[in-house]
Amino acid sequence: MEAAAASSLWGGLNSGIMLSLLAVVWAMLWQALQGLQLQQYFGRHSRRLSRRLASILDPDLTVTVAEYDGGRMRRSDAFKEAKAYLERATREARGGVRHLKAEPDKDPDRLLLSMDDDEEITDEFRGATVTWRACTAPPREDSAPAYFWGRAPRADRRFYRLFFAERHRDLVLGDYLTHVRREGRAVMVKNRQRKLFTNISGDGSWDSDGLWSDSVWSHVVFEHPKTFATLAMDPDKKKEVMDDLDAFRNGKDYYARVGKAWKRGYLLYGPPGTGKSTMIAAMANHLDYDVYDIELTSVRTNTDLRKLFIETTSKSIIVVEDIDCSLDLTGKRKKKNKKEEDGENKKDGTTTKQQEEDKEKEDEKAGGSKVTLSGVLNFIDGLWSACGGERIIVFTTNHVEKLDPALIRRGRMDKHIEMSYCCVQAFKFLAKVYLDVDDHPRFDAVAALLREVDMTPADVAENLTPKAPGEDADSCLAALVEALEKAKEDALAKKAKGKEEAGSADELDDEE
Ligand SMILES: Nc1ncnc2c1ncn2[C@@H]1O[C@H](COP(=O)(O)OP(=O)(O)OP(=O)(O)O)[C@@H](O)[C@H]1O
Ligand SMILES: [Mg+2]
Repeated sequence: MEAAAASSLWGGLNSGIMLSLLAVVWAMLWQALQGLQLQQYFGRHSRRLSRRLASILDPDLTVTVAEYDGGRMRRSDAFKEAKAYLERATREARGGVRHLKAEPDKDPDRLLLSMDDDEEITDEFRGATVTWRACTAPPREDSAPAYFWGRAPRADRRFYRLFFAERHRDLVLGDYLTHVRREGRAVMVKNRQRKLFTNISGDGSWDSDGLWSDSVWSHVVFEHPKTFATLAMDPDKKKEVMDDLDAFRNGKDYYARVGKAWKRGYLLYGPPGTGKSTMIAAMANHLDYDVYDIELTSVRTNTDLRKLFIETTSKSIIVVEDIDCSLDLTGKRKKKNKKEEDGENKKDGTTTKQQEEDKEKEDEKAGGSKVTLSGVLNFIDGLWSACGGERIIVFTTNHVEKLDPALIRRGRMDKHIEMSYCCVQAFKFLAKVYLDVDDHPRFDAVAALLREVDMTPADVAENLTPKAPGEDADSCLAALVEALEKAKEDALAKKAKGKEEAGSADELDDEE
């Protein structure tokens, strides 16, 4: 009995040793096969074998939805849609997620919950059960170093992985993924919080997901209260602008049919305080679009300007305020005109390469922006401007006459809107908004003065704003009348002084 047990133990030991020996021999053989074609043959077979083994052990198929596509140029739409879809699924407690991530919500009293990293959520679709997992991975080694001259670290790569059974392959890859994208988009529209972007701190910022993003834009929530309902301007003109905006928003098919990029340029011009910036806020609120406010003097090169454009999203208004002050866009044109006067006959709207290079060199020496007129023209209607669609570009200026005609021609700036001094109608509108009065004995005096003197809506609005607890409509209107009378006196004094100076200049000429 003992002998039998010993022999079986010995046999077991022997077979163990045999197996180990076999493994060592196989490893040696494998080494020996290295460099030979045979290894490829065995490699192929072993890979096929391991795939079969894996499909037995792990029968699920997967789809990965990564956060960034195209070399981190921009965030993938599919990822954003999947994220929105899964946030809703988490909220509705389908799949019972145990570890959640909380972020500030649009509603200040609530938190937006989504599944934490490595968490899973199950979903049902037409009888198929699928599982989503939130995953992160460290940045790729071939991307920029984690810390680069004091810039914040590169964020981990985030992705969602969808697991499903082989038998649901067609359903999941077809209808289910379409369903996720559509539903995700609907959730995004519902939860949309409009943003105001700026390019001033263009070295990246923390994004709405609490992660570092090296986008050229940084943003805050856009919360400007101005709407067309509180913007004082000629009612017909206001209606025309609103109709134009509506036609643009609903014009996707029209733009496709006539073969134009789905974008529209507006030029707002007029003296300071006439409501140009206010109009942009009203436009954004009317259309429910984001606003990208470009500080052109902070853009170093034309390439940077293009990058800014590429990173804007659709349904947005791209604004360049005070375009005449931002850059010397007219400088090259002036040079060219001079040359034309000297007999050079060049095609309108072009500048020579040499002129462009000279200007860039001058600017480089001065350490300023190297954005040129052609860079801005390209930004408005070059090939890149068509990417994405549904964008409005707005330029504002106090001096429309200073702008290069090429910059504001129709097709680039399609609609020119003049914002002017306060007219009687605009005053009555402001009185209703600020003081809630439709009529008042002082209205006639104000109207008569407004016909004689220029005052901006900003100044009228300021006078109509009660500044102390006891002030009412009457005292505010009295203050406005006083301010208008003062403005009239100042204007008359200025005119008289101008005449005096002109007279003495004439006398000097006569003496000469
Ligand atoms: N047409 C208007 N209707 C209602 N409010 C106005 C209007 N115009 C100006 N205001 C008020 O005056 C203030 C200044 O206006 P805004 O900043 O829009 O002027 P602007 O034309 O952009 O001036 P600038 O050329 O100096 O940039 C705003 O806060 C706004 O409340
Ligand atoms: Mg302004």
